Amino acid sequence: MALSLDFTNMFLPGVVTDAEWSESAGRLRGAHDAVMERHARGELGFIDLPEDQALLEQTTRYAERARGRWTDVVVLGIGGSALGPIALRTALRPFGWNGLSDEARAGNPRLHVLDNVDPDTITATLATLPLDRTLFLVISKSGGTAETMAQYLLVRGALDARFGARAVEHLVFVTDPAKGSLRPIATRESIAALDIPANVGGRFSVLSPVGLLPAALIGIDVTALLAGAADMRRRCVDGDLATNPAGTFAVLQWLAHARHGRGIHVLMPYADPLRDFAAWFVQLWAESLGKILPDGTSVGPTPVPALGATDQHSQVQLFMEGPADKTVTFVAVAGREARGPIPALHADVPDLAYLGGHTLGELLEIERRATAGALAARGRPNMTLTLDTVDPWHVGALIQFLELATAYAGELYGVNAFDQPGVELGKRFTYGMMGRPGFEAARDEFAALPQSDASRRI
Ligand SMILES: O=P(O)(O)OC[C@H]1O[C@H](O)[C@H](O)[C@@H](O)[C@@H]1O
Repeated sequence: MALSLDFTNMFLPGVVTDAEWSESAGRLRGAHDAVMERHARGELGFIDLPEDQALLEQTTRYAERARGRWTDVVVLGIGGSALGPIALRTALRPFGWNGLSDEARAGNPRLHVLDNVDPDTITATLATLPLDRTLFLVISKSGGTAETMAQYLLVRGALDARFGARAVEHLVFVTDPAKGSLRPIATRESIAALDIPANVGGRFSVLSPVGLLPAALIGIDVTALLAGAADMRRRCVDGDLATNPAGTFAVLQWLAHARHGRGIHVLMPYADPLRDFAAWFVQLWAESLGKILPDGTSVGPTPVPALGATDQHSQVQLFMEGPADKTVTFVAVAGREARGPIPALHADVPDLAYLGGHTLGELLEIERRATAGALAARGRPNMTLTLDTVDPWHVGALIQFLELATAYAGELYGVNAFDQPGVELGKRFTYGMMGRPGFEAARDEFAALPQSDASRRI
């Protein structure tokens, strides 16, 4: 099986019980039906992305036309408009854009993702780019996010100064088909623009042109990415706990949390290419599930990113002996046992000699199994997702798996997984303080808050 989930270590004494598991079959069926009803009403467009040929063609056509023209592609975006492109780049163009020789990049451009408004990073990035060979992708579902708009204004200023009327050739927008500020600018100035379907939310958008366009531009096979996602979608086509992997993951995480207080959900790939998937998953799980219920109760799991084997020397101590409030999901990659043969040197030094004749791939996988076993021995629940290999097909399947699991988990927690009202207040305060018209009340509300007290500063 291309992507499998081993959840044996969730059934430990004091964690998920067989009785809870059998009772959950009806619960998953209910969650699945609720998700599919919303989908049938035209919501949750992420479910359709794996089979959206029109968007795929829009993307590949643009990438084909751009081939050979650019040495550097820069994504301007934040949150869901940046984490997906970063995760795809790390997974499928591993070792970082700057670690690949020109030869290994096979003529594909380097991909930079700004993902913030730190003045030092942006100034340094813009200063080092060959502007005449650089394409900027302005990615924003809402077409109005302050950070992305600020990045755009900076870049636009530099492009206008350098290229005048031809500045627009260095820009492509990826945004909502109708809403937001970017769309009218694109229409007015004939800037290329690709669509994020209206019913696809930012953190569920990686399989739309948000992730597909940057990926296609750096030579990733986006058709295979969607094919892997479509396969996972088919595996999750009904709400049967015995066959639906995303449903199984969601139910187990929810049971561990709601019934056994394990609300911290660690995602720990044992593969460098998948390290940024953990950050992408953090936004998906946190922003979707951390909510207030109608009765006023706050709910939601806390996702934590980790990396094996690196975090065995950091966070694993806490996972083993800290509060029993966590689940750990390992992500393993099969078939790497022969990679990285370790030379048999220093036969007289026991601390080194036993490693000789093994491989790095073997060591990494054995360390993962040892950590999973050690956690289980201490009653700490864990599961393992195994990918046959890290390629576009498997990465697509992994994306769809975690997105569907999030949709199911939303139903299990009783929250709407597709909004994020909690981030609005901070945004309104920002707009107020930045002097955006219409946000004077927010500016005043912020000013009336208890301000920094000199006696409580050192
Ligand atoms: O893609 P955009 O509309 O610019 O949104 C970027 C980000 O903005 C907000 O902070 C939302 O909470 C995120 O879910 C979103 O990913």
